[in-house]
Amino acid sequence: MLKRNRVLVMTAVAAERDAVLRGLGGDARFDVRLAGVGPAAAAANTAAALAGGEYGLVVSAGIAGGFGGRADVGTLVVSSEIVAADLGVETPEGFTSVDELGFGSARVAVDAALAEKVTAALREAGLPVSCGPVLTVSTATGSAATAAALAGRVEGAAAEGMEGFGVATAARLGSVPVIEIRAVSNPVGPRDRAAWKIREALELLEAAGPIFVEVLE
Ligand SMILES: O=C(O)c1cccc(C(=O)CC[C@H]2O[C@@H](n3cnc4c(=O)[nH]cnc43)[C@H](O)[C@@H]2O)c1
Repeated sequence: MLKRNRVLVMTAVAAERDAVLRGLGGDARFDVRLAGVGPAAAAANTAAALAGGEYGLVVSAGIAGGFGGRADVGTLVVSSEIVAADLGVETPEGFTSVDELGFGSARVAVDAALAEKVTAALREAGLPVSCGPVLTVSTATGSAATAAALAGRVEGAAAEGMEGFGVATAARLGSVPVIEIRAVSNPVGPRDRAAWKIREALELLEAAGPIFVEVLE
């Protein structure tokens, strides 16, 4: 288990929180809190939660869009890094990230050893999982053109959510390691909300809970 053995899990909405809580089976070492939707709410709520306790790990968890060929609907994604994919400027030549502009970084590193360990344990448990960059966007992608642009911007982009970078920024400022775990409910691309497999994704998030607890033992 981690040095400071409490884990803070942040989810955007209550349905995700409840799925995570069911999966963790009442393990008292985990605090599961609402981040709200989007990176700003997530950063503010994570910072507030971190101020109220000593944590050894922060987890951003929830459902997500999956990039074609990288993360299918009905699979889990563990972050290899957390990337604010739309944080930058648009120029006539295309998108320029804050990293390229010299205004800080749109990327937060995760604990690579932990990400590999969690991925391996989930796979060992028979759950479909991949490990790759998880993107954070303020506007959920709704077209094939944006999906292609994001995939071109971040090599190996696996999934897209709306809170990870906010959660990760608060964790980084608090010097606490961070990881993101997402269950893919829909493809990143043309919006078809009626087709989102939310129930299945929440069940997968729940199924990941016991394995996550095991890994942190
Ligand atoms: O309507 C419901 O029952 C319901 C239950 C659980 C979650 C939701 C959400 O709408 C969660 C929003 C949350 O999900 C992430 N997400 C999911 N797909 C995408 C996507 O394609 N692009 C970006 N974000 C996505 C995101 O983190 C949202 O905050 C509804």
